[in-house]
Amino acid sequence: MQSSFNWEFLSDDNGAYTDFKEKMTYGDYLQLESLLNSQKRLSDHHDEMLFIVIHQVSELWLKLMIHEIESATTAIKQDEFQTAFKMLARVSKIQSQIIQAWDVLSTLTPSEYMEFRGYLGNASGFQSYQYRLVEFVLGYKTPHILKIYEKNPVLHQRLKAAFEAPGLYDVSIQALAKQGFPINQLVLSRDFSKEYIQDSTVADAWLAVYRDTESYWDLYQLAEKLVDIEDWFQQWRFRHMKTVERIIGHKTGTGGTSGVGYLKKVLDHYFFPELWEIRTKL
Ligand code: HEM
Ligand SMILES: N[C@@H](CC(=O)c1ccccc1NC=O)C(=O)O
Repeated sequence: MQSSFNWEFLSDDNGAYTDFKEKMTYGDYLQLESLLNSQKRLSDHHDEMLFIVIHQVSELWLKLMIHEIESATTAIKQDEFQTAFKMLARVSKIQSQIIQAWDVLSTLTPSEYMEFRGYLGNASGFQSYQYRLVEFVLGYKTPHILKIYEKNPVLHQRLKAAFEAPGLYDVSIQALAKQGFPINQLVLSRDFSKEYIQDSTVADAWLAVYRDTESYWDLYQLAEKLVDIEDWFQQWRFRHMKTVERIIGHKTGTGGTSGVGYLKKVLDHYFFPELWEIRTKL
């Protein structure tokens, strides 16, 4: 049985802790009442439950990813590399979990999906606010995406803050400069809300790190953590694109894009371009 827990009770510091301990239950702590009452099918199709759960699970993992990436970014700014590495390693493990979800979704056939697709209207993963937040905190800034949320001031404000702040890659480049690498001043003082443009001084610095890993062990480890995250991200994008092709073929998307064609184009994007570019030279 669920019980509704009075959360205000937690701020009551008049010696009520024992009472609080006795009242607290598993369901209260995890707020399962709201969590498990949030799977509302619009159709009576059996498989719509799968569709909802996969998305909700993905959104929960995205929430943890954002939490970890933001803290890792702060840690790197403060030269606390070991703290950041632990968080970034966790991000990669989460990404591997989200990718596994495609195996479950692939059990949905085209005819099953078409039976409830109409109920989704114009809704689309394209509107996933947390997915965009992940893109922003990693450093991928696309102004047209921010516009989508203008009608929702709370989401817009949160996204705008991440949009204007230095991303994970920006602070990593700042770490290169702090270690004495001659990074282009225009990159260091750039407007962080603009799309990142590849730079040869950044590529040269990463190249030097990879050529002398012992002298730059922290930066080398950081670089490999970033490559892990980008690698997994691309795998997620690829599995999404292939799963979509398997389920809806080349139909246009509910979000108004060409569908699979659009998702294939997104695969061309790099978060940390220099870290991939230098590999040919090593
Ligand atoms: C039957 C399953 C799915 C289909 C057919 C599908 C289809 C699509 C299509 C066609 C797009 C392009 C935008 C549009 O025009 O709608 C898209 C974008 C997107 N979808 Fe899905 N999707 C599915 C499942 C998922 C799942 C499980 C997630 C996980 C949260 C997800 C997240 C996204 C995201 C984040 C985008 C934006 C990608 C970008 O702009 O880079 N989708 N999806
Ligand atoms: N864009 C999908 C619809 C879709 O997948 C979707 C719809 C509502 C909520 C989440 C979704 N997932 C990812 O795009 C389609 O065109 O069928």
